[in-house]
Amino acid sequence: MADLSKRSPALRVAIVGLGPIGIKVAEALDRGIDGLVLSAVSVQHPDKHRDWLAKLSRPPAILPIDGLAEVADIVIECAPSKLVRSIVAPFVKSGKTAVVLSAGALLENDDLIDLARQNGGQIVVPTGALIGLDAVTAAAVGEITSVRMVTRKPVRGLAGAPYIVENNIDIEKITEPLRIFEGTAREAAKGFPANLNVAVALSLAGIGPDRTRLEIWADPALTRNMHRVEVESDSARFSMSIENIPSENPKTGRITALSVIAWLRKQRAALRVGT
Ligand SMILES: NC(=O)C1=CN([C@@H]2O[C@H](COP(=O)(O)OP(=O)(O)OC[C@H]3O[C@@H](n4cnc5c(N)ncnc54)[C@H](OP(=O)(O)O)[C@@H]3O)[C@@H](O)[C@H]2O)C=CC1
Ligand SMILES: O=C([O-])CC(=O)C(=O)O
Repeated sequence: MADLSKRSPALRVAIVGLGPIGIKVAEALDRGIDGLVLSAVSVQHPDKHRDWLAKLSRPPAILPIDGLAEVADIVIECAPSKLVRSIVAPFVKSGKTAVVLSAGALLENDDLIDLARQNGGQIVVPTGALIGLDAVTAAAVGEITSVRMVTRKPVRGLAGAPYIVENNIDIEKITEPLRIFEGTAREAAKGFPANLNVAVALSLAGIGPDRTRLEIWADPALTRNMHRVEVESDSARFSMSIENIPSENPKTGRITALSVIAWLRKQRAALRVGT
C-alpha cells in the first residue's frame, strides 16, 4: 500500500485560455492526474464558460491573469500570443513554472528566461503539435549542423496570418500547392504568430531561431497540418514527420493538448519515459 505520509501536497495548476487546448487539459485535470489539481482558469469572456466549468467535478475559480500566481504552482498558457508576458512573468518571478504554447512569443520576450533563471522559475515549451523534440535536444548536446522544416497546411490553417495579409497573398484563390514562405524560424514567428509555434519550439530545442530554416506551403488538397523535420548532427541524421488532425480551431492540431496532458502526467509519475 502507498505510504501517504510520503506524498507531497498536490501541485495546483492554472490554465489561461479555454480554446481547444485549454478545454482538453482542464477536462483531463478534472478527471484526475496523479498529484495535480486544477485550481483556477482565466478567460476573456467568463460568461461563455461558466456553465461548462460548473459541470466539472471540482470547478476551478475564474480569475484575472494577475491573480493566478497566488493560487497555482504551474500555469498553462494556451491563449493569444500577446498575453504570454503577463501570464509567464508572475509565475517565474516567484520561482514557479509556466508552460508556454504560444512559443513564438518567447523570441520577443526572451528576458522572461533570464527572469526565470534569476528566481528559480522554469519555462516549459512542450512538444505540442510537433514531434521528436527529445531527439533534437539530445543532438544539441553534441553539434547540430542543420535543422530544416517543411510545413504544409490547408488554406484554412493559414488564413489571417500577418505575412499573408502584408504580402497581399490571396490564399483563397490557390488551386494547387504553393510555397508561400521560406526563411528562418524567427521570421516565421513574426509572420505567422498563431500558426508556426512549432517552428520556434524546434529552434529552441536545437540551433536557435536564426539557424533553423523553414518552408511553408499552402495546399488546398490537404485536411491535416503536416510538418517534416530534417536534422543533421555529429551524433545522428534523422527526419521526422507528423500529420496533425486540426481541432475545432483549424490552426491548432488535436495532439497539442495531449502533449500538455502527457507532460502534466510526468510531474508526479513514478516512471518517466523520454527526455
Ligand atoms: N506550441 C504548439 O505546438 C501549438 C501552439 N498553439 C498556440 O496555442 C494557443 C492557444 O490555442 P487554442 O487552444 O487553439 O486557442 P484559441 O485561440 O482557440 O483560444 C484562445 C483562448 O484564449 C482566451 N483569451 C483571449 N484573450 C484573453 C484574455 N485577455 N485573458 C484570458 N484569456 C483570454 C480566449 O477566451 P474566450 O474563450 O473567453 O474568448 C480563448 O479561450 C495559441 O496561441 C496557438 O497559436 C496552437 C497549436 C500548437
Ligand atoms: O505551430 C502551431 O501553432 C500549430 C501547428 O502548426 C499545428 O497545430 O500543426
